[in-house]
Amino acid sequence: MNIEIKGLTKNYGNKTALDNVDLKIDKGMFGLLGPNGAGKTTLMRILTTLVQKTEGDINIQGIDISKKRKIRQMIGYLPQDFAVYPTLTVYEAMDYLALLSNIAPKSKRKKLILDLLEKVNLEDHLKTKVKALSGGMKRRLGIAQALINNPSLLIVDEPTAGLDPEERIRFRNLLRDFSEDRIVILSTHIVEDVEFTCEDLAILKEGQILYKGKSRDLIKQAEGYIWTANLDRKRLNDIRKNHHIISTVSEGDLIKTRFLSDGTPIEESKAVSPSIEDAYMKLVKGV
Ligand SMILES: Nc1ncnc2c1ncn2[C@@H]1O[C@H](COP(=O)(O)OP(=O)(O)OP(=O)(O)O)[C@@H](O)[C@H]1O
Repeated sequence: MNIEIKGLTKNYGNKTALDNVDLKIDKGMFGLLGPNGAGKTTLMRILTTLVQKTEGDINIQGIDISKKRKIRQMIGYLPQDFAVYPTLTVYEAMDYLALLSNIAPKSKRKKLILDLLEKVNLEDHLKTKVKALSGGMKRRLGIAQALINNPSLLIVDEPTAGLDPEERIRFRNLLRDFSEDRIVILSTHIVEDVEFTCEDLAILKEGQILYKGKSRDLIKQAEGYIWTANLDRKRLNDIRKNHHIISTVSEGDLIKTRFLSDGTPIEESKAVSPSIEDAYMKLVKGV
């Protein structure tokens, strides 16, 4: 399974949402990171054939994206704003969606649905109304519906937004399990989601690819740029003028400050090993 994207451009009127994007994606989990408005959702929607590209070539498993019917059979999609039939039960909603996917007879649907709901840990909620599910459970139901066609490509857009930490970890593990024998594209602006799940990633900003490759190589690029110092408030405000602050934590009267610097930080600062979040900030802030 692979995806090849060459020279992909998407214009909405005179707004360029994607600008000459080249990308190759292989089996496993692939992270697509970028700040708001970077073009992530546009790229996802083009891959699902819901949005037309302006220019460029896209092949999924050697099949051109213009072959919409074939492409759709290969794809499962969990959109950012996933919502289904709130008054149906979990089972009824899945049954209806399976019916729309032409899965028959009823006994075949039942087996498939029970199997999928077990995979996403919703087997104890068959009779729960969709509107009564927690945010995390709704996302898991979203994944179950996206898997109805047994897709070889699963696309999930901002799946962990609004989830509590426990649900977030659980959801990430679920995606990782699915990626063993398919491509899972995880689009997010939460760097942590990618840190623990995706070996390969791309970073988009204003429609252009800023980075593509292994997350460990991205981290290497930030070595020597990440510094910490314990500062009082005045000193912190001084630093803020010339450096990008990554995080601050109060420690007694001082503030432990983590910041980006291209080599000339203040005396009391100490270089530290970068995390993927640091490396992402360095790239996006252009330090
Ligand atoms: N239908 C549309 N018409 C006009 N402009 C659009 C449309 N959809 C997206 N855009 C613009 O294209 C750019 C990319 O948007 P997109 O939603 O793909 O970004 P994103 O990375 O998914 O952002 P977010 O993280 O906020 O969802 C933005 O500037 C957005 O305003």
